[in-house]
Amino acid sequence: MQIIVENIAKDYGKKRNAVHAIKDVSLEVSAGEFVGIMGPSGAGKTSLLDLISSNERPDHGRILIDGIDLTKQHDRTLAKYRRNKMGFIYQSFELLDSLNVKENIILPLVLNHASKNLIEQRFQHLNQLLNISELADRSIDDLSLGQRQLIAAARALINSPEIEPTGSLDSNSATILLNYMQLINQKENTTIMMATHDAFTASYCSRVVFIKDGAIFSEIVNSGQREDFFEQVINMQRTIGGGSYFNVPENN
Ligand SMILES: Nc1ncnc2c1ncn2[C@@H]1O[C@H](COP(=O)(O)OP(=O)(O)OP(=O)(O)O)[C@@H](O)[C@H]1O
Repeated sequence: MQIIVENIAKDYGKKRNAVHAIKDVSLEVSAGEFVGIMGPSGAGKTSLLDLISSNERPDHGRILIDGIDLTKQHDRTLAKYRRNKMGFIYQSFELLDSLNVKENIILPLVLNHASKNLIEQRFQHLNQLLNISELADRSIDDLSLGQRQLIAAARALINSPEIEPTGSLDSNSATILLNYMQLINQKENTTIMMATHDAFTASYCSRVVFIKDGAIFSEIVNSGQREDFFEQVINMQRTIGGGSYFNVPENN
């Protein structure tokens, strides 16, 4: 999936109280890239991902996904697009206790009325990729935290979609999950965009885009040495500074 963001802007609230969450952002993400979005608290990371995932509509600009202009689509088309093309990993994982592991993983396909054959095929593929077949019949309650993250990742990936993990993970589980994400990114050519505050997490990305005050500040590309890239990310975080932790509307 190729993502082209052209001059998008997004305000929240009205007039004097408006927050200019995204001011003017243009960005290109090629199919198969693993892009980290970093920046101080309130910089606009979540807003940017909300716009790309079509949870929000931009006030200006265009977002092209594989050449299709999201801003021109109806809500119903966007909902379908989100279900089919996007995967999300949230901090709480949102796994359903009433379903077992396999049922949780295949849920997006079941909701989409996919055929039994397709469901089985995708499920077996993920089993192989993530090495989770022995967990299939287990109940969610019996899983460790790391295993829950893995299952949440598998569910997010069952459509072979894009991933947006949000929230912080404990470092051990994060490492496991990041390794899987990197593996899937490389093996499946899945496009991944991930917002994070954490330089270690970001060091798994192929590129990190830094945003500040709703605009792109800079970006760095991973040359392949994760330790070096980690240092570069830390340095850029220092350069960009802590930013505003409190939201003061402009033009007040
Ligand atoms: N629904 C909303 N209504 C009003 N303001 C909002 C809304 N969503 C985000 N904002 C504001 O837009 C700005 C950007 O927020 P956003 O959540 O995108 O930042 P972020 O970089 O993800 O921050 P953090 O790292 O703290 O999660 C902030 O000033 C935030 O308060």
